[in-house]
Amino acid sequence: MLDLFSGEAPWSEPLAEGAQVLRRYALAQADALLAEIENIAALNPFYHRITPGGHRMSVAMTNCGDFGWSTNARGYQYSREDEESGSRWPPMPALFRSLAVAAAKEAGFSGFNPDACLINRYEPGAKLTLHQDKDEKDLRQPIVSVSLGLPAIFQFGGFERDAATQRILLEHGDVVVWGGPSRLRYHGILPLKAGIHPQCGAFRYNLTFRRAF
Ligand SMILES: O=C(O)CCC(=O)C(=O)O
Ligand SMILES: [Fe+2]
Repeated sequence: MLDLFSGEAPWSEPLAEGAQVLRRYALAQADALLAEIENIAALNPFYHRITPGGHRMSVAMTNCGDFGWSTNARGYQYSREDEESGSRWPPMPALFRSLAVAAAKEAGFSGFNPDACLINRYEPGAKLTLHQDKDEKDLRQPIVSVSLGLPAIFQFGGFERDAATQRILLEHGDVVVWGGPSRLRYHGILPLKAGIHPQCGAFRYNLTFRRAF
């Protein structure tokens, strides 16, 4: 998985028990990941969804895999179909799966078997307020989160929304894995700063892999 000839070799930074940043872990595959995102978005375009509270999310989303995460006036859910297009989510590309499984293993979670990949697209000013990922049935499986494009500040907190947070700059190719005792930690993304990334233009993309069911 690791291509030590593409420049920087990956390294890891612990965040908490069961949580770490794998720096540049996805860098060697970044161009191929972006090409797959483009294919997926051509079938199931990015949408700004509406939260149960009636707010339009600043992050635009699509999905691939057996299940996709979305929100609407009724709540948050995983579904096999994209309610915007009425079609099934595209399959999870083999490259996505192998990267997520290898990153999880690298972080100490062997046997990760994701059935859902949420693809988030951030434009300048877009943010994700502190939240827990808790719509999944099996919380023993970790979260694997891949950052591409413009840098963003990731907040990684505790088990209550108002607990202190660490602030971590995530850059192109970084992967965060959290699970085990950290699986339900609050986390979020601060408003994206404007910029132009050589591969992603004015955007940041994030792939969030989970086992939903
Ligand atoms: O964009 C990120 O890095 C985090 C995304 C996230 O937390 C989520 O989609 O639940
Ligand atoms: Fe999340």
